[in-house]
Amino acid sequence: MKTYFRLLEFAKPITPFLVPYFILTILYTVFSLVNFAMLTPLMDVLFNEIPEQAPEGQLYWDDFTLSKEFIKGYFYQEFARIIEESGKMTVLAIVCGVTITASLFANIFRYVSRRMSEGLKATTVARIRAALFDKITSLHIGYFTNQHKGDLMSRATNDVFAVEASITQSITTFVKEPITLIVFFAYLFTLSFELTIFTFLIIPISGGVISYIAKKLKKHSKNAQQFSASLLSVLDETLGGMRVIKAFGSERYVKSKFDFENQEYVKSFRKMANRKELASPYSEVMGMVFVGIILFYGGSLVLDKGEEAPLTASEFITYIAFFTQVLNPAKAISNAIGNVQRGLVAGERILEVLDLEPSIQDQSKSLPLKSFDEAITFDKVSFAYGDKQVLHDISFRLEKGKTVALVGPSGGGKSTIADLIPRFYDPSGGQILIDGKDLKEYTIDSLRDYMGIVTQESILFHDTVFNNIAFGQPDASREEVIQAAKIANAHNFIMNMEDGYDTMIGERGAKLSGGQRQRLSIARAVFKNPSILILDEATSALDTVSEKLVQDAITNLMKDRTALVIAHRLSTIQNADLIIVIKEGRVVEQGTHDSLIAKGGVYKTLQELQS
Ligand SMILES: Nc1ncnc2c1ncn2[C@@H]1O[C@H](COP(=O)(O)OP(=O)(O)OP(=O)(O)O)[C@@H](O)[C@H]1O
Repeated sequence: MKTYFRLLEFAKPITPFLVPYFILTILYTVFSLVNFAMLTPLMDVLFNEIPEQAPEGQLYWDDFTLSKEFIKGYFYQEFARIIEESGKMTVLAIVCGVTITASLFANIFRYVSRRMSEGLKATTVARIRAALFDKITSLHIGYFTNQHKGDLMSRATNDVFAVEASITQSITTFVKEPITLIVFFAYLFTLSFELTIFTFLIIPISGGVISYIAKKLKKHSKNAQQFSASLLSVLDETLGGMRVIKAFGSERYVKSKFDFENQEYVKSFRKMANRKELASPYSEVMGMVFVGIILFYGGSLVLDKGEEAPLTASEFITYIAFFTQVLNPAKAISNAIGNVQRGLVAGERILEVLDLEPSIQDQSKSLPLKSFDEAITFDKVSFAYGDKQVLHDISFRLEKGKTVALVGPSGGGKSTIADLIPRFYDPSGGQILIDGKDLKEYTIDSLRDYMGIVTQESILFHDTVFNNIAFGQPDASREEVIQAAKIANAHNFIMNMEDGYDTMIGERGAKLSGGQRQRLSIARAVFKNPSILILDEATSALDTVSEKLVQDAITNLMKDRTALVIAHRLSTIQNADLIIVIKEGRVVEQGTHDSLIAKGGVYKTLQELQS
């Protein structure tokens, strides 16, 4: 229930919707009622049950309030009068005319109320999606493992659809159908009290059984949704790694992985569907059983007592016609209860994401970083990914305006060190200080404002060249963007593209060469003009010309900045002010190129290996 109400919060403000919706539903119900209410007089007219002479006197206001006899008395009085004046055909025509008009109005009100409810559904779901997107972008980087990515995608798509089809749908069902039920039942009571008491049995019994089935369904639907997340994970991985998959001829391998998940999904889905599909025939049969009982009981009321019968034949037929209509809202309510159960599973999965606390966030006393004047210092920093300790006791100092290079064997922890500076992760031990104060004392946004990051893999977005450089600042000036592209050696190739700076670069920059992608990433960093630069050198080999262009771009970028460079080719960092050799998560040597060569340790060995 808590989940349901939390999801309903997204439908707020709901009152401006509910009041008109309520009124429209009542109007719709009353007008549809008129159709059926006309059945008895229609049949009586056709089968000559109306007295030829109009009854004397007034309407029976005193004896009957709005009861069956009153309505009947009123109609019959009127009909008798009209028959007397203009004949039976006129009454028939009036009954038909009223039926058509009532149906027209009923449908107009229904249409308007449907429009309203669809609008509410759409905005509610849009709000849920927006909240999810906000939350996802606020989570810390460590959260986005491949497993989580597929899972998040599934939650933001499948689960949101499931909530749309159930929870938001239920809001309108739970308002509309009870009204219909109440109005219809009130009318049924005026037709026959005894019979109506009977019908009351149907709703709780069949409703109870259906909700029992729905509860069982809930368990299976959780499984199905999990498998759908795994499917998306495999798909995402495959799309991202298509080049490798093809190059290694591993199509069959990934296909078998996908087939396995796919089959698991089918199994789980079928289990779920089998139960779900059982609900509808079950309620149908239950409904018909009760209609049968009512037919029998009502029929006996008509047949047994002859003249004294509490029901006339035409009333009984009206009753049955009406009763089949009552089943619809009753069925809709029990279906909605079942759907809500299913939607709640999806809703819980959505709320789980919304409830995630980003593990890296500002503290209440965090202040904006106003300037960077001296140095960034690592003081006995350690770090673990979960249980896996990857950094131990790292200490070094990155002076303002200087370049520190991290080198060392793969997997040593260089990228992890770099990730700690913009607080993608926080150290598990020790401290990182900026101008002598812990990074955590500053707001994350202000800290990152001072930093520019160029990653190994150039991350580009499906947008124009301009927007990729002026990332997040669409109103940036064209001159500044061009200036940045020039510094990054990217201007010339951009100008050769079909629409220059307005060229769409394709998903993840697929239309560009590796070197071009890198230079665009560099141009983005130049444009941001950060004081502190974190540069993870690309490992992918470029041809000599391209390499030179990229290297020059990097040299331009680093000019007058404080830089932490993760170097894979030692030739590029010989002039660094400080070279730190990282091995197995520890600092094993540090110094300048010359001093480290002279020392003849790990750095020298690496150097020899590379040359
Ligand atoms: N998200 C992660 N979860 C768990 N372990 C991780 C994660 N990222 C990296 N590691 C592990 O942490 C260790 C250090 O990785 P890191 O990427 O920092 O090394 P690196 O020196 O930058 O390597 P390379 O030169 O190959 O880029 C490795 O053993 C790696 O397997």
